[in-house]
Amino acid sequence: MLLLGLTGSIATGKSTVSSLLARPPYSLPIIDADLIARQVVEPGTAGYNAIVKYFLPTTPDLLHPDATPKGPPLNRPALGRRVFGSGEERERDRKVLNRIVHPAVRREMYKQMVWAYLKGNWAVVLDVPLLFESGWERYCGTILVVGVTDPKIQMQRLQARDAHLSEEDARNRVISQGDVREKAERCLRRGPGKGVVVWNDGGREELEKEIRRVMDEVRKSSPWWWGVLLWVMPPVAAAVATVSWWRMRKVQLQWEEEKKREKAKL
Ligand SMILES: CC(C)(COP(=O)(O)OP(=O)(O)OC[C@H]1O[C@@H](n2cnc3c(N)ncnc32)[C@H](O)[C@@H]1O)[C@@H](O)C(=O)NCCC(=O)NCCS
Ligand SMILES: Nc1ncnc2c1ncn2[C@@H]1O[C@H](COP(=O)(O)OP(=O)(O)OP(=O)(O)O)[C@@H](O)[C@H]1O
Repeated sequence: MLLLGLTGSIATGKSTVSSLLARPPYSLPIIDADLIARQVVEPGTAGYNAIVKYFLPTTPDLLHPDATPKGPPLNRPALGRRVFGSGEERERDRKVLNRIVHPAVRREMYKQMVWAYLKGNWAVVLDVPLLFESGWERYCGTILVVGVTDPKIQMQRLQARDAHLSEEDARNRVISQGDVREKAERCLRRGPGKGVVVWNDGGREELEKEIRRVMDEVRKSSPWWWGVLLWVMPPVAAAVATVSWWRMRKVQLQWEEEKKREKAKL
């Protein structure tokens, strides 16, 4: 089974693309890291308790005024204001939040991947906004980056969708996720069929056409008979996954080394 990583930056169109991939002719199962990240911090969970313990003393509006039977839910925009944007304090708080949320998200994702494999899917989409930052890149046979070349379009779409965000909130969120053009470049380094980029500056019809194009490319490097072979022979699937992991890890380390050298030159 192919692990198809789907990533991009905020409001570039990942969810729009994942809903297209979930429908025919693709009909792929979607593992949505953002959705899981919400579930693992619902009132009563260990994640919720850890967040309240660390953030409540310094964030008076951390909890929603309307309580559920298990307690008041998190006020997500308030927590977002603590962790998104640049500056030492925000970066430190973001790390703390990530350390609470990410391990719980990872456990749930493993469970859903095994389930998708047992059901005989040829591929599963891992919708992970922070795919490169979290190290999940090396587990994915193919990565699909959804980008927009014009950051103005990104800001407009974000504010149109999330009307509660001020311009500053929206800008901080865009900044927190890094430049999507760099993610696209990094993705293409993986080679044909292993890294594909969908540019989503145009309308929805253009997006659908782009998806057809990149999925044809992915299908060429992972034909149907290959999926069947891996499903009926789990040891072969494990060996192939290990080789792919090792190759993609090499690409990842090379990229990180290059970036370090570039930074050192400045
Ligand atoms: C800070 C929180 C509560 C804000 O919630 P809110 O509902 O207002 O925003 P939402 O979750 O929709 O996120 C908005 C955008 O920011 C991105 N984002 C979320 N967390 C982070 C992060 N730690 N660093 C950078 N970008 C992030 C999301 O992927 C999304 O594209 C929430 O984003 C959160 O719990 N983040 C930490 C968990 C995480 O890393 N999730 C990403 C997938 S695992
Ligand atoms: N090609 C398009 N034309 C017009 N609007 C679009 C297009 N693609 C996406 N949108 C709209 O832009 C907004 C952001 O798209 P979407 O929610 O898919 O992005 P996302 O990358 O999943 O965002 P996030 O990172 O915040 O979860 C949505 O309101 C969506 O309907």
